[in-house]
Amino acid sequence: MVPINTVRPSISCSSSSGFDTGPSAPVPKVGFVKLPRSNGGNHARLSLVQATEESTVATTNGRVAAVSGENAHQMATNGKAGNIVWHKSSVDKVHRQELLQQKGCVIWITGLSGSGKSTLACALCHALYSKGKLTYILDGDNVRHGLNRDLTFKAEDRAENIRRIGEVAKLFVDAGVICIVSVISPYRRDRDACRALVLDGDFIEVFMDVPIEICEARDPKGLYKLARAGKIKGFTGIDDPYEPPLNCEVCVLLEYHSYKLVLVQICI
Ligand SMILES: Nc1ncnc2c1ncn2[C@@H]1O[C@H](COP(=O)(O)OS(=O)(=O)O)[C@@H](OP(=O)(O)O)[C@H]1O
Ligand SMILES: Nc1ncnc2c1ncn2[C@@H]1O[C@H](COP(=O)(O)OP(=O)(O)O)[C@@H](O)[C@H]1O
Repeated sequence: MVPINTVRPSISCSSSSGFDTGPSAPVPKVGFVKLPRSNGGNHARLSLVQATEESTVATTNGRVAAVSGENAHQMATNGKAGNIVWHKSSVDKVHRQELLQQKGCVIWITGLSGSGKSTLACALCHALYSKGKLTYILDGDNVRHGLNRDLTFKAEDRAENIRRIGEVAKLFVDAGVICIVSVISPYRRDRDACRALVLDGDFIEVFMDVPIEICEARDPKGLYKLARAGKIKGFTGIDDPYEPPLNCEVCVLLEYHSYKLVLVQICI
């Protein structure tokens, strides 16, 4: 069982078996997220939106400092770019969350290929949508069609894949959106780096704790078969590592019971 950090938002789920992702299939009910009130809470009113005198700030490694005409020399170097200044808007995250009546957060679903990440992401998205909550899914396969189409499955490219997805997820959180990420994200260090990009409590890590034998038996894309035949090199779980979370918020544990796959445990 995975120890759970209690400061995190709670997620409740109901069990379901016999998932089917076909277009006409009913969306399985997997639950909903109870979103804690934002720090601004009811005090945040759109009427408070006004131009701020300090309209620009410089930032280095996430630390923010005010910049005015006199101290504009405090421009920062961030990554490879020099002379950059953060531009602050008078409409911020608190206002956007107030507008949307929800709290932005990241629900990061990690697990082997075929473990059910995309299925859970879609079901969660549907459940939240029906409750009037705005979500957006960043799915590994999909993001690799566009933003990350230049990346392979080498270790350093996987790390870059996750870094970029983490940064995009951070933008969604700032927009007040519930960002559901479904990516293998095999390395603990990369997932933890994404967690560190957002505030404590805004990152909910969900581990699809499904044995590789089950994932391989499912093999909906035939990739395990190709990997076993040596036609795909460096396939996660076969000849590339997967590091399970040590302290995730949610662990989805599935097992076979009487020849039926059932959700036996969600540890929160
Ligand atoms: N070598 C190798 N290893 C693992 N997976 C592979 C590989 N090659 C292609 N695929 C397909 O790519 C999907 C995983 O992409 P991700 O961006 O989630 O991977 S990662 O987080 O960068 O490891 C993954 O999708 P899911 O099955 O939905 O997980 C696979 O379909
Ligand atoms: N809880 C579940 N029980 C049984 N089959 C599932 C479950 N979740 C997903 N599946 C099936 O397993 C396969 C892989 O699911 P998918 O969501 O694509 O996994 P991933 O995104 O992790 O690769 C699909 O055929 C899907 O219908």
